[in-house]
Amino acid sequence: MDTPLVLVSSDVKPVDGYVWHAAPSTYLSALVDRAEVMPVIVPSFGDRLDLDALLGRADGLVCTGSRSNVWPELYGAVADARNEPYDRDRDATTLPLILRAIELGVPLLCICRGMQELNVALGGSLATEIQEEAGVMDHRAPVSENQAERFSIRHPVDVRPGGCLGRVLGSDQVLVNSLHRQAVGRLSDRLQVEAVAPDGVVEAVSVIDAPGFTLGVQWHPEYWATTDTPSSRIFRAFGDAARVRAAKRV
Ligand SMILES: N[C@@H](CCC(=O)NCCCC(=O)O)C(=O)O
Repeated sequence: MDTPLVLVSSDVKPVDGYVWHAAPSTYLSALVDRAEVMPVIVPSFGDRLDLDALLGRADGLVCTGSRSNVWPELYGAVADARNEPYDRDRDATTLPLILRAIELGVPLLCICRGMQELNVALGGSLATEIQEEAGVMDHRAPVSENQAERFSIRHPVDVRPGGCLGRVLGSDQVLVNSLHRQAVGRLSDRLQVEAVAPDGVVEAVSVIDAPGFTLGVQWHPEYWATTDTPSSRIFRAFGDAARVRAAKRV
C-alpha cells in the first residue's frame, strides 16, 4: 500500500510582494513524522477546485490553525476590524471541503481555526475575544518571540469518557497548549463535545454519526507531535484512519 495522501488547508498570504498559499511546517512535519502520511497542500481556490477529484484521491484532510479568523458573516455575526485578519479565500475552500469530506467518510483532523471552521461549516457559530468574557481564561498565546514558549503546554482539558478523543488518548484529562482568541459559540447540532477547558470553553469536538474519523481540537498537537504523548496519539490515530481508507482504495 502506498503512503496515505492527506490534504492540508492553506492560508492565503502576501509574501515577498505577491500572494502565496501556505501551511505551517509544523503540521506538515507532524503528518510525515508521526502520522506517517504524505501531506499535500490544497490551494485556497474555493469553487475553482474540484472537491471530489481532490477527496477521491485523498486518504485524509487536515485543516490547520491560523491567526486569521473565519469571516463572521458565515455564522451570522458582523465583521469587525478588531477581529481581523480574515482569510475569506481559505473559508471558501475549507468549509465546503470539510462538508464533503464528512459525507465521503474521509478522515478529518481540524486544529484550532480548523475546529472553528468545522463548527461553522456544520451551522454553528463562534465567540470572539473570549478572554474579555467574565470567567474565561486568557486562551491567547503567551507574548514571546520564542515559538516554543508560544506553543507551551499550559492548561488541562477534561476529556469526555467514552468519546472519540477519550479512546485516542486513553485519559480523562490531558494538558494542552492554547493560542486562540475565538472559540465555539453555538455548537452545531451535528457535533458532540469531546473535551472542555476548566472555564467551560469547548476544546475538542467530533461529528455525531460520521462515517469516518472526525476530530476537532482547539489546541495545537502538531507542535509537540513527536514528544508529547497526547499530541502524538492524536496524529497516530489520524494516520491510522488514513491508512484504513488507503487500504480500501487499492
Ligand atoms: N484565529 C483563531 C484560531 C486560532 C489559531 O488557529 N491559532 C493558530 C495560530 C497560532 C499563532 O501562531 O498565534 C482564534 O484566534 O481563535
